[in-house]
Amino acid sequence: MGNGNLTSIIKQRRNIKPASMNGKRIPDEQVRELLELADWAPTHGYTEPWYFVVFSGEGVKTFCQAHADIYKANTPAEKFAPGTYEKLQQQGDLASHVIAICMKRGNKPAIPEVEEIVSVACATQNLWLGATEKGFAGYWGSGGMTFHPAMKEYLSLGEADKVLGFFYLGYTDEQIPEGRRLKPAEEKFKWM
Ligand SMILES: Cc1cc2nc3c(=O)[nH]c(=O)nc-3n(C[C@H](O)[C@H](O)[C@H](O)COP(=O)(O)O)c2cc1C
Repeated sequence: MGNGNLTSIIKQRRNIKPASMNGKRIPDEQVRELLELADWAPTHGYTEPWYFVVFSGEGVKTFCQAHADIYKANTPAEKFAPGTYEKLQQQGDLASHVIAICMKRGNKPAIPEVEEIVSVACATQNLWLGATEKGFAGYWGSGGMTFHPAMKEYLSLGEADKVLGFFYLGYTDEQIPEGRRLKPAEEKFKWM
């Protein structure tokens, strides 16, 4: 890890669960460098629809507590699972930063929503590849209350905006798992 060859960085990038992180903190400055890479994503019409809310330091705990509380407040009592509450509350315990991946709809309604969403996905991939280059562990999670309107409200997003997931960032001491792809190439790439 850490050598700057784009092909190997793309292939080495893995989803590393926050439970596999080791609690060490990444300096905010290095996270800013990742955000700068995110900012170079392609975008239709210069809408630059990515909006990343960065939780750092004590902010990580604050976010995870809020995530758990949003779950509790929006789950009927008969469906509420204490285990899920605790999992959300503790999800960032070993992470360094949590970044809410959001799409902010700009003032160009002619650009279809799907284009704004894929643009944010490109920005997130930029960030993730940059993290891989720096030897950080990254995790894109869309579980918990990601898609609930209450999460949008917590992040002060508008109705047309979207939360696309949470990116957990940290260091790991564990071996990076081998990548695997399940579908054969011919199902995914068609040459004409
Ligand atoms: C939009 C999106 C949402 C994801 N949400 C989750 C998730 O909720 N939980 C999870 O374990 N992984 C999630 N992932 C990560 C994928 O599981 C992971 O990328 C996939 O297993 C392939 O592994 P790799 O990225 O290490 O190659 C998500 C990825 C994307 C792009």
